[in-house]
Amino acid sequence: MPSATDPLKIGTRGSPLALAQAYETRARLSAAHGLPPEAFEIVVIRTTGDNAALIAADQPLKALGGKGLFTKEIEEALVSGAIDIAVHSMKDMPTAQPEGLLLDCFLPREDTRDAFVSTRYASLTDLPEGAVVGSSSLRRRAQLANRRPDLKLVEFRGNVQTRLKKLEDGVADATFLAMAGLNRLGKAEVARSAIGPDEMLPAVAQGAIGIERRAADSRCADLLAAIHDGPTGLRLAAERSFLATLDGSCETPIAGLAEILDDRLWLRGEILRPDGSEAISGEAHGALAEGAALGADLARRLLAQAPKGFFDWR
Ligand SMILES: NCc1[nH]cc(CCC(=O)O)c1CC(=O)O
Repeated sequence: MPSATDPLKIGTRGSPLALAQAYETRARLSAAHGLPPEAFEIVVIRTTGDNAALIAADQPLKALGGKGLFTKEIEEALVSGAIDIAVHSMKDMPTAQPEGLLLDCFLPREDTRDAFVSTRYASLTDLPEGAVVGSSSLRRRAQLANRRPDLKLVEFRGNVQTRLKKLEDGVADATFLAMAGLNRLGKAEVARSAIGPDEMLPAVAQGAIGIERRAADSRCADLLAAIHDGPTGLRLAAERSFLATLDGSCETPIAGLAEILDDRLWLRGEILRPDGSEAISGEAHGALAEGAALGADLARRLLAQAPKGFFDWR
């Protein structure tokens, strides 16, 4: 068992949201095992994605290195033994982990919806024709362009405070953030309204925290088993299989959400052209334990409907 003199090292990025997620993980671990918080040490790791100079350029993340932008250095620290476990926003995680690492512990999922954020308007439908929306998320941009081709899209990046300041400065009339992030930061009031999945299906794994470890580390396996949330794991299996089969990542115009209904999985998915000119969506139902097959099947079904050239962004 970890102790104050031999603490378990929890690796995380240093952003306010990442830290909140690491503290939540520590609180759950210490409660589940009756250990003092000092038995867990939070180790902040700087990733390429945290490079302020790159991010400030308001470039699409895809241009900055794509997959693994926020995870590479953290996974290296896991492999080297500098940390014992790593806490991640599952939305940002590539669908496959490096050799020797395992991602099979998930905390109970937060709100999966996107939040509509604006100083002037209450909801997406309230936005007048031609309004300016800030977002750097390929998925949100494509969905918005698809639903509301009249809106003007601008790149928008930064933490919650930065984005709110930009709204106040009139850089955009509205933006979108994950409800989960706002809730975890204690900033739920920032959301003017929540956007339901029928209006805009969220990103795969949105609102879920995953904890990664070395596959061979049985001590961590036991410690993490006590805080794993089964239903979240089953839902993510379906969503991430959907994404993996589409060869997507967190920065592709793909949306997916699995829910549990009457003890069965209900998976909805959507793929879009980046400019929003076309969207293909579908759903599938299956047994709780068959998420991986369900996700792959739905992905193949949507791919089969996609005209040639649909995936030019890949
Ligand atoms: N890509 C950034 C990112 N990764 C996870 C979250 C929010 C928390 C979550 O979805 O779990 C966010 C910010 C956002 O989309 O507003």
